Amino acid sequence: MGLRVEADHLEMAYGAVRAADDVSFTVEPGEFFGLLGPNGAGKTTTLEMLEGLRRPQGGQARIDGRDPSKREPELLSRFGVQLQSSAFFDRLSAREQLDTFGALYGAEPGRTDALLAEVGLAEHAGVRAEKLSGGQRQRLSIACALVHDPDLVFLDEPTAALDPQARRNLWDLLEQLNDSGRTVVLTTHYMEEAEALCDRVAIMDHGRVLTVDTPAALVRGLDRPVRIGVATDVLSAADGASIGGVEEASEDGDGIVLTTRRPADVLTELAARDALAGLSVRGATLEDVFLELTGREYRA
Ligand SMILES: Nc1ncnc2c1ncn2[C@@H]1O[C@H](COP(=O)(O)OP(=O)(O)OP(=O)(O)O)[C@@H](O)[C@H]1O
Repeated sequence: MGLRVEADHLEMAYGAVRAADDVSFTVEPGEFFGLLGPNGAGKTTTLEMLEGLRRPQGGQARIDGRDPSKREPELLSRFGVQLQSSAFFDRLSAREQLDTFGALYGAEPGRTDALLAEVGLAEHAGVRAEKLSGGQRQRLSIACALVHDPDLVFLDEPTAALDPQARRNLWDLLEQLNDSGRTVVLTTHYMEEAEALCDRVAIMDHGRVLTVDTPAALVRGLDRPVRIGVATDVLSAADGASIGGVEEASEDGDGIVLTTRRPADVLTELAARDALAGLSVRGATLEDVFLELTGREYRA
C-alpha cells in the first residue's frame, strides 16, 4: 500500500515562463505530501508531470520507479487523479457518476455505496452533480479518483473556492484517505491547510522548489520568538519584562504580549504568578517561512 513518487529535476517552460524549474523531491509511500505556493507558482504543472498528463521538457517523473507518461495500464490502475468538478457527466446523479467512472476504469462493481459513504455522500447518492454544493462536488470528484481503490491519489487544490467550514470538513476526509495507507499528494495555496494536513511540504514560488520539510521543522528552523499574550488585569508590561526569558513585553489593544524563545519557562512563571487569564500562544507559521525565503509577504 502507498506508492513512492519522485520529481527528478523536472523542467517545463511556456515561452519565457519557467513553470517548473529544476523541481526535485521524493514522496515516500504512505506520506501526505503538499505542494504549497501562491497562484502561478508551478504547482499544477508539477502535479500534471507527476500524473503523467504532461511530459516534462527535462528531468523525469517516477511513480514506483516507473515513468507515468508511458500510461502503462498496470501503473495507471494504481493511482487516482482528482478531476475538476466540471468534468462530471451531464445530468447524472452522484451514484451514476461513480458507476460510470467505475465502469471506465474497469473497477470492481458494487463499491459505489461504500465509496459514497466513505466521502460522506451516502445521503446524496440520487442528487445530480450540478445540484450538489461546492463541498459535495469536491467530495464526489475525490470519490471518482478512488473508484479503482488506488494506493496513491493526486489532488489539485481540493478545497479551493470552499468556505472555511466546508474546507475543514473536507480535511477530515483527506486525512482518512491517508490514514487508510494511501500516499496523498495535493497542491494548495492555503498555508494553514498544508500545516494541518501534510507530513511534509514543498514550498514553491516562480517554478522553483524553495524548500522541502515537515511544517514543524520549517517553522523551528526560523528561530523566531513565540508571542505569549495574557490579559492586562493579571500582569503589567513591566512585570512581564521582569520574567526570565522574556525578550520584550508590550501592551497591545487586547492585552500584554511577551516575546520569548523560552516559552516553557515563561509559561511556568506565569502559572506560578496565577497570570494565565486570557492566555494565547502564537508561534511562527509557514507564512513566516515564506517571508524568510522570498522576502515577500505570502499572498495566495
Ligand atoms: N498551458 C499553459 N500555457 C502557458 N502558460 C502556462 C500554461 N500553464 C501554466 N502556465 C503558466 O505557468 C506558470 C505556472 O502555472 P501553474 O498553473 O502550474 O501554477 P499553480 O501554482 O498551479 O497556480 P494556480 O494555483 O494558479 O493554478 C504560470 O505563470 C502560468 O501562467
